[in-house]
Amino acid sequence: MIAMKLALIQFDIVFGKPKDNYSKVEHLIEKAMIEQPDVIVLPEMWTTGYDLSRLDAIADKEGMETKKQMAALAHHYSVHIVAGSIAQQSQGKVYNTSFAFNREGKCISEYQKVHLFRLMDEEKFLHAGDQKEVFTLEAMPSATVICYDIRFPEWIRTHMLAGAHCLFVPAEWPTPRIEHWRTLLLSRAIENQAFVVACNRVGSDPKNAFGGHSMVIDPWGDILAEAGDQEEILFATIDPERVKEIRQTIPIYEDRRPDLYE
Ligand SMILES: O=C(O)CCC(=O)C(=O)O
Repeated sequence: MIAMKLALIQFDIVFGKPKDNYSKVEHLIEKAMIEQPDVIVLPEMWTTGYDLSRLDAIADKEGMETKKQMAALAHHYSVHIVAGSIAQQSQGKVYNTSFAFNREGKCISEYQKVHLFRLMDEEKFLHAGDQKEVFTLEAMPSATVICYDIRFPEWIRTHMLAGAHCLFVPAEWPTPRIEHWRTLLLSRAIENQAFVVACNRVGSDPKNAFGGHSMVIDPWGDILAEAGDQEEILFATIDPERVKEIRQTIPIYEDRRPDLYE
């Protein structure tokens, strides 16, 4: 498998204004493409931010608008896009949904956030998903979980046991707990011997300030790239072979004792 160049677009989301965010993201992807990445990664709920009480009006119906824009950009630039997540209206419910697109613009993954974050009232406005998905990006088996999901190592492990080597994490993680974010991401990379590619937003909304520090971590736990707390496009190149190397060095998947804890 050949190396893959990633571009994580860490930006400030315009509160409750999908149109503004679609144009902002289109412009930022155009900017990122100057460096010719293989994969673009976006943050959580990037079309609306946490304007939860207005989701009935502004959530994307069946994700149609987002899928249309992302598919067109992926195809136009011949780039994979892990399109963060958006508020998706489906059959009278709203989910926090992540889509991924391949270079042909085909949607290859759909994941709905499983753990809803009560501290930010998610459970009052959103429905939780209950499915995991492993998809192939170039030749790299990958999975996406969203923000608060990283506090649940048992959930992440199920993706690894299903074959994932790379975990994408779109987020809107607030500044006061940014050290939790960093530590949890490092732990998920080390304990699963997987790449962790985590894209957070910056800026603020009426209730929270968001801390950035998007990160790319390798399966040994080395930080390959880390952003600051301002808007930034973070680039990193990963070598998918590194996963096999680390998993052979310390064979945790062979040494597990599921007879004791599953
Ligand atoms: O777990 C945390 O501290 C932050 C989670 C969060 O902001 C979210 O899931 O949207």
